[in-house]
Amino acid sequence: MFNSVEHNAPGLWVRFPWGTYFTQKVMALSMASPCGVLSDEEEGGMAVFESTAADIGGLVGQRLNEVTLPEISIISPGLEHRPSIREKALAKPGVIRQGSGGEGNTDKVKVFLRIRPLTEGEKERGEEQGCVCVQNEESLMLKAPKDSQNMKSAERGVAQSMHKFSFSQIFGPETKQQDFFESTMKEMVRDVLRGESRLLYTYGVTNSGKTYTIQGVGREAGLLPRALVSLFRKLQGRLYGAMNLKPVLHQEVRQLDAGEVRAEEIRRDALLKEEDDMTSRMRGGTSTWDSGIGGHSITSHIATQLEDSDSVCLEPDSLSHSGGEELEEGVQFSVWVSFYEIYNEFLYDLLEAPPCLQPKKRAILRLSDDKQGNPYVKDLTWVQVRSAEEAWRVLRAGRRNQSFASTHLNHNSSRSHSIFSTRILHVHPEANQGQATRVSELSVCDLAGSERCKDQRNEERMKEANNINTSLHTLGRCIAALRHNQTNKSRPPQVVPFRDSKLTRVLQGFFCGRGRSSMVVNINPCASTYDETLQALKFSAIVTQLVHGPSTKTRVAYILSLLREPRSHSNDSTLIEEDEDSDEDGDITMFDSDALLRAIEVLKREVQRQREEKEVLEATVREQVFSEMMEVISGMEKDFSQTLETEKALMEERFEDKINNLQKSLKRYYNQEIEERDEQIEALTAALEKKGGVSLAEPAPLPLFPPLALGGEAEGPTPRRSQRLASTTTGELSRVRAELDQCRAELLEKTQELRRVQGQLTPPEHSDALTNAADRKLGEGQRNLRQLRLDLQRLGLNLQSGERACCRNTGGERLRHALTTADHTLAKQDQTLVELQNGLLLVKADLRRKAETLAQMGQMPPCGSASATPGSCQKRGCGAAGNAENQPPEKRHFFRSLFPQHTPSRNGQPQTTPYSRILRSRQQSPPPSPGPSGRYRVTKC
Ligand SMILES: Nc1ncnc2c1ncn2[C@@H]1O[C@H](COP(=O)(O)OP(=O)(O)OP(=O)(O)O)[C@@H](O)[C@H]1O
Repeated sequence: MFNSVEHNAPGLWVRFPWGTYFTQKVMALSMASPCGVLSDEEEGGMAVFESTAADIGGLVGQRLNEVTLPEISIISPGLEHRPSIREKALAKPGVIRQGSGGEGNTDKVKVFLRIRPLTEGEKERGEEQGCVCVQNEESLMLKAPKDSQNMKSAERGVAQSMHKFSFSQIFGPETKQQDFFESTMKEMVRDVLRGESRLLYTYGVTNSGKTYTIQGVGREAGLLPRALVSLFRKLQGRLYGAMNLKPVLHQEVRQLDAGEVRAEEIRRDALLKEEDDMTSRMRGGTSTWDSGIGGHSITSHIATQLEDSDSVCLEPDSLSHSGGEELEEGVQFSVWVSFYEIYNEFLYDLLEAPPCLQPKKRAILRLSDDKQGNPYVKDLTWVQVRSAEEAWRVLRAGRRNQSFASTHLNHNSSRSHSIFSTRILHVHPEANQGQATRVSELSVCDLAGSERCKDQRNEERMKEANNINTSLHTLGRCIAALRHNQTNKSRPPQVVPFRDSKLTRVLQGFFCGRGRSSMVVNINPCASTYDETLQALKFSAIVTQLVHGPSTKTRVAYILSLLREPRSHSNDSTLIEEDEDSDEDGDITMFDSDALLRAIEVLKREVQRQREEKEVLEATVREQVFSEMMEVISGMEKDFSQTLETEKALMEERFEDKINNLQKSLKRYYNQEIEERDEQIEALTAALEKKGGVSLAEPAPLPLFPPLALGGEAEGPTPRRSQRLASTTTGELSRVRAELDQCRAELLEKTQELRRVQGQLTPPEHSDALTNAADRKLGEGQRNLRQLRLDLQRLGLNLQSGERACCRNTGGERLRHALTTADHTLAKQDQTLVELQNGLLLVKADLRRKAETLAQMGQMPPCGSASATPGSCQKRGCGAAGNAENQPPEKRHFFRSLFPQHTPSRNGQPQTTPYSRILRSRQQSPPPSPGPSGRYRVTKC
């Protein structure tokens, strides 16, 4: 809940109990409702700022989110303001802060509510009407119908569905026009005749009965005709008949010469005559003429209006006759009327309009200020009227020019704010040439109805609705600012935005103490317009909290006090006493010119004093604001630099981490690469050693890259990069770069070497052919040997059998034959052996040759050291005898068995194979002489 809304374009300073915030949202929100008050949702979210009842007031101080919305929003005047003495003393002309004091409730702005009955059309439509409940003469309860926006908001928990409002007086649908007049305007007429100025304005949603209330229909004359009749009845016999005094400017009177008087008479007669003619001519017709604004044409539905207005009349004794007993003695009254409208923020004189049948652009009137800064409508037509009837005819003439149009809600809707003013000149006829001592005014303003722009289907209607809503919104802002100034007296007064719209500017005087205002709020009971009605009532609730501005009399009393005690201005308390005792009925015109000049001097000094006071105050405030701002700025600066430092450290740490991670990954990657290369080199070295039979006892290859000092290895906290960078010298960088280059060169060299070694390891093509031939021959030799072994075994068997036969002395011839056969066989075998031996020699020679070739190849630098020895071909086992252990065991055994005399057994004993035994036996016996066939002879045992 917030206490107040201050206007300060383009946003608003919203004062909450817990602080003051500048917001544009509130402005936007308040713009959303044409009357300038908050909508239900805003109300739910921000509470109802016009609420003053205790149950809502009790919530002040709680935060919004802690607030549980009461079931009913109670909105009532509730502002029992009785100005303090100090406030009274401080009341200066032009500053609206308080009422005139001492009059209690009479100081409050009167707000009347009128509820119209349902029209025939609405009854036919079956309009729901249970949402408006009059509780008593002053209280009204609104209950949101189920289809309304308000009910939807209430269901969402952001607004109340029931609202209670209080008014000065509530008038139900059955209220008669006469009763309404008696309760509202009758007193105003009396005040005007006493010399006061009064304003009555109607406010409400479109089609709520505003025009009906002011002008009336048929026999039901509205407030204005009744007021005119009442006025002239009171003035009976007291009218100032001459036309030589005319109201001008804000509330000045100008004396006209004879020519001007004649011109005024002609104008008035022409107007009245034209009106009479038009009434007869236009009865039943319609007329169209250019509005003068961008060529838009306005259609006036005059027919209905004229028919009705023509027949508007008062019942014979509807107004009680009151004589002139209340009027000032010896004063006569001259009555002048004007009628103008504010249409789309332009002012048009409704009495200066051209004849309806001659379309012509209407002249736009300008608003000006007089010397005192009071606004007035320049060049406005004022017509002197001598009776209520004449006034009514002038009003009718003006209504022809008024902007009406048919809308979806009202077939004859006012599209402008119209203001009918009656100025009464209080004339002292016995004075020289007649002198108007005072001018009072009664203004009746029929405001156009607020309406939803989106409901308008016509572009022109949309524009009108927009302008109507804007001006009504400005009126709402002015009222809210006035209320703020009245309720927050300890704070500096807000500027009331009267200048923001034409409407508020022309009505300004009535809100600033140069008169009083009363408001009539019109509503219709239809549920279909509930949401708009609620907004209108919320606006009216603010107005009910207003008190009237200081009256003219108070200002006179203030001046009088200054004159009586010129030096008392420096002491407020003295002034207050004077004010309390002063005669409020004092009239400044009682003073002679000397006294007035003195008063002016005093006022000048007072103005000067106040100006100086304000300047000092301004300087102090500026100084305070400056020092506070400097404090705030230095605090912000400090905070900012701290934040900056923290951010910097944070960023550096983050990037340090990133760099470290990167370094680690790089290091891991290069170490892996180095290890792989080293492994490759080792494998190649081992292969070379294996090939060459020489150990390449080289030192372990150095890693291609020296240990990568890329950071991240150091234990403990490392200084920040920025610090390291600061300490890093250019020399270190170049050293690291040189090391890197060296590593690269080494890597290149090693790679080339590897390639070379790989090339060498590939055996030459011709060595393959030699090896293959040797293998083939070896295979042949082995096959022969196997055959030989078989033959020998068979021979041995034969020999054994021969021996056995010899032992048994069985057939010498047969034995001899066997021996001969054996000799042949042995000879053959010897020959085979010789051949085999030759073959082996050839193979050996071949192998040696191969070994030499390999040795030659192995001598190639740089690896042509030990690995290039002939031993490099030992794989085949065909070379050196000293390397016999490399031979397969069965082969060695075979050679030993072949050459027993050269291959003694390990224990020195000759081995006893069948063949050796045979040889031995033959060596012991004389060798048989070869026979004629060259065969050995076999000796007898
Ligand atoms: N108290 C009432 N008794 C009977 N009929 C009424 C009463 N008030 C209004 N009406 C009727 O309601 C209708 C609308 O009234 P009116 O034109 O005065 O509304 P309005 O508020 O001036 O609308 P707008 O703002 O659009 O000009 C008219 O037909 C009028 O006769």
